[in-house]
Amino acid sequence: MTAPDYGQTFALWHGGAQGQWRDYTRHAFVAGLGDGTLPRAAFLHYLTQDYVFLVHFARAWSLAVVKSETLEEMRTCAATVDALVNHEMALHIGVCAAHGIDEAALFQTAEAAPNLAYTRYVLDAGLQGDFLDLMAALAPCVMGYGEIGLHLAQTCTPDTPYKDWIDTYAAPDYQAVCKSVGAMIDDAVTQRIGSLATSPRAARLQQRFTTATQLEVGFWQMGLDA
Ligand SMILES: Cc1ncc(C[n+]2csc(CCO)c2C)c(N)n1
Repeated sequence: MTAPDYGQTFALWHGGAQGQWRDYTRHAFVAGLGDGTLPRAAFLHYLTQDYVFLVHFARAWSLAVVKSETLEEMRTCAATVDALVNHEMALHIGVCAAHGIDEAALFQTAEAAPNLAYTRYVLDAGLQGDFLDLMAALAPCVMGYGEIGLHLAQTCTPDTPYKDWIDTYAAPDYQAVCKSVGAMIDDAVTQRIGSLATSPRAARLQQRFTTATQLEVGFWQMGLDA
């Protein structure tokens, strides 16, 4: 499976987690979004859980501001926090409101265990480690949805009810986010450890990326099991 071009570091991490990456980006939940067979109840369950996921993800990107070592890193991470809390969640709020779930109810959603596991794993990667540990745990989320969006836009049934969701992640705007986060990670690697391929930290960073990818698989599965 060839990865979209989201930078050198992503290409290495992607290559080091191929089986898990395929399970994530080609999950049955994803196939159901593409061919329109995903039950609406499963999508709504996913979306309400995902709203809470984004709350904690915004906390993780805020931690990335704290762990930044350059103003450029701070700008990218702070912009991601803004995009998450002021824009990305609008899709969730809009779709859920149309089904009678208001924002106060969304915020109160009890987290399912796979959701809790994923976000707290990412936060802990950042608390225990440095900026690179945190980025390795954040990258599957950002880049995986970029790859899924591109793949589904090419293969989906034209009348799938999930076209808005697909278009959000296939859109040039979102693809540009994946590329700019990928470029920031490449620069962060160069500044901190030189070359990833020869660094003693490579194995641990790969483990962070692969574990976060597995947690993404668990998140889709939680949606299907609803
Ligand atoms: C489980 C789960 N994984 C990934 C995303 C996608 N996503 C989460 S935050 C963000 C913006 C940049 O960090 C994007 C695209 C999601 N919504 N839910």
